[in-house]
Amino acid sequence: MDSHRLLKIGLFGFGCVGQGLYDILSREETLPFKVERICVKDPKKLRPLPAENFTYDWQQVLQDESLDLLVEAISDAEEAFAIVAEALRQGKKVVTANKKLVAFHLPELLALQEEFGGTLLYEAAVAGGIPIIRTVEEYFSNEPLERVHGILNGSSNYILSQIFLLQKGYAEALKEAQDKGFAELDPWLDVAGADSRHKLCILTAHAFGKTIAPEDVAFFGIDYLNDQDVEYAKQDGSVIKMVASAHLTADGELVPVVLPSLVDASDDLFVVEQEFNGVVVQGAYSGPQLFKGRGAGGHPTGAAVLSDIVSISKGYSYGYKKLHKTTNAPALALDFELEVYLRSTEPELVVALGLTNLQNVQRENESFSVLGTVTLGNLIKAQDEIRKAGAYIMALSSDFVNAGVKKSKERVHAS
Ligand SMILES: NC(=O)C1=CN([C@@H]2O[C@H](COP(=O)(O)OP(=O)(O)OC[C@H]3O[C@@H](n4cnc5c(N)ncnc54)[C@H](OP(=O)(O)O)[C@@H]3O)[C@@H](O)[C@H]2O)C=CC1
Ligand SMILES: N[C@@H](CC=O)C(=O)O
Repeated sequence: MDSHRLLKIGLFGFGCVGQGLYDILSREETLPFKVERICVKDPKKLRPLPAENFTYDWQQVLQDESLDLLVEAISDAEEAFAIVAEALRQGKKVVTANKKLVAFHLPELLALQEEFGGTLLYEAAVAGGIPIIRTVEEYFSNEPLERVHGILNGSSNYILSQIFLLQKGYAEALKEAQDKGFAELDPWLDVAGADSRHKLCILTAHAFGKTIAPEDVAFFGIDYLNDQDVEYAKQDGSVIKMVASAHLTADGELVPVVLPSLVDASDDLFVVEQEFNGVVVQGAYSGPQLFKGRGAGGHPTGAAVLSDIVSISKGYSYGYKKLHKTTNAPALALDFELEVYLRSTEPELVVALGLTNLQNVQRENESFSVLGTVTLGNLIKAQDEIRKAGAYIMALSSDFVNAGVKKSKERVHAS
């Protein structure tokens, strides 16, 4: 691309992220980028820009040869895949913020880039404004990583902060996260842990060189959290954080999981509040490092997209350095053990989870809570049953790596 010319951007989506990017570009007048065309869905929606800026047919944008690069920021992951795949088939440069799209289609997206010579960057798709993909891909390209874990969803972290810091109710806090533009169009993705799972899959590809299908990652969220669980955490001197974690065992097997966890003041993630995300990258030689920043919102996410726009316009593409070094898909460490708290009304879940080292915590009307040890394999198998039962499960600490070999701490409630 000619470095002295104003580069023309075709933008898909003009919601929280699209408008965040547009606003940044409008304020930063010296930047050599201009949003030339915007594709949205609803012709009846009131827009902050004149109607001639918009089109409702994404093919029109893809056919516009005057555009230098494309930014995809729509809320529909399947439609987004259709757009991005077609753009890559045309050899175009594309930036996306859509983690579900990347998590579910990474191998196809890689193949399309290789075959047709286009480029796809997606820094904004993981941890919003934190530059974590490029950090893992570039800075840590040669150092083996032992673990990558953290808080990867801004909405659920915002909700948990409102509950623990301000004693607000779950529904009120979720509504605020939606009003502030942090939540997905379908907020179940945020609160159930699915969005964190998608981000974890992307991180795993860059951190360990392992592509993993989202279906293989057990995920649990805070959608069934209640006052009893919050009280249990408080009595423990902890808060609850939604933790997404992937590490390789000594046998080279992968432990990927998304699980709300008790987190006390000694934990790196304790200080990550509101819509902030925190990612701990643990290098074999450098040790753990916490990267903290805003994980959601128009400006932080728009800033990550902008960084990709600048990089892609200069010819940068991900080298997938670790991915290219590895050929095998990783086996999951199905026997790996985690220590958990389970609250439910269904005693069968204890059997379905194969919980061992059981300790009763509390009984209240129909509901009971227990502590126990569960294998990753059983967590994966029982996850639909747990969701169907409206049960709540969380890890006793965010230190999943050592969870299986540690003995449960004496818990204040344990009887
Ligand atoms: N919000 C955030 O903080 C973050 C969001 N993301 C990701 O960025 C993407 C956009 O999120 P966000 O801006 O919050 O979403 P919004 O719901 O705020 O906006 C979505 C935009 O997509 C448009 N759209 C939806 N479907 C289509 C379609 N089929 N064709 C054309 N346009 C369409 C909508 O059009 P219309 O205006 O007509 O309704 C709207 O402009 C998502 O993938 C999200 O996961 C990533 C990081 C952070
Ligand atoms: N809904 C997401 C937005 C950013 O990815 C979140 O809350 O983290």
